[in-house]
Amino acid sequence: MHAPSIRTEAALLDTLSAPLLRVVNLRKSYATPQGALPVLRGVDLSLAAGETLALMGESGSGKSTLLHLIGALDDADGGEILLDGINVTGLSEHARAALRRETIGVVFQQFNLIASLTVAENLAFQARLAGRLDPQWQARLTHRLGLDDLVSRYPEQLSGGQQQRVAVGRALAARPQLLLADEPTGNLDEAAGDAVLALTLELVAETGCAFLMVTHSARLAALLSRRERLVAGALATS
Ligand SMILES: Nc1ncnc2c1ncn2[C@@H]1O[C@H](COP(=O)(O)OP(=O)(O)OP(=O)(O)O)[C@@H](O)[C@H]1O
Repeated sequence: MHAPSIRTEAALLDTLSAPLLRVVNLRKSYATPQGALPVLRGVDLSLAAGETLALMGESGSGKSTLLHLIGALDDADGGEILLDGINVTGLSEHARAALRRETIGVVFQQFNLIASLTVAENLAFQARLAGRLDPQWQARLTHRLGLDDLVSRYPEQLSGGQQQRVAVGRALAARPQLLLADEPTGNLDEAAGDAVLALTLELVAETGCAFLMVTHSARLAALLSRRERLVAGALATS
């Protein structure tokens, strides 16, 4: 057997120290009746596994747009998004769907649970799609999220806070490398929102995934390890 060359070792070390997510000079405009509206004008961002980042900025500054691009839910006009070494911007729709299933978890402000499925079925949904159904992990998540007595209920029979805890569990049941959340507490009162975020941060730390959360709340942003602000289409550390 040959000893690995210095070049190979260097490449390996590079991979090991590379951030999970790297966004380079990302650009996005929307077509409007008044002409192109440039929203992202060259966004650069790195996020390591285990890091938690709050994305802030004024209403309309492009936070959801950036989150959707990183989540492979929309196309950029230019720049790159590298997720675990894969260039998301260059992927086919088929490959992007696989990435959304297997690598990324998303939690939305509106919960987005499947109304016809029970809590237990909602929790299993994404993990099943990702081919990572793990009954032990799901049971642990159910317990940690305080959902043990609610597994047979349907979403409409839950409070907002309970629904969002199911949404967090559904995303984490698939063991994503990156969890994205777009104002996950925006529809909840302060106590319910704080409880959801505290549980999310505990479980994110336990799984070691990276977490990127859009929020308007400086108070909630302070609970995460880093904060960035979108200003005039680019990021400024705040
Ligand atoms: N599909 C679209 N077509 C045209 N313009 C859009 C579209 N989606 C978003 N925009 C515009 O792009 C800008 C950024 O929107 P985005 O939703 O990303 O902002 P945001 O920072 O998340 O705002 P908020 O904090 O209010 O949720 C806004 O001016 C918005 O009106």
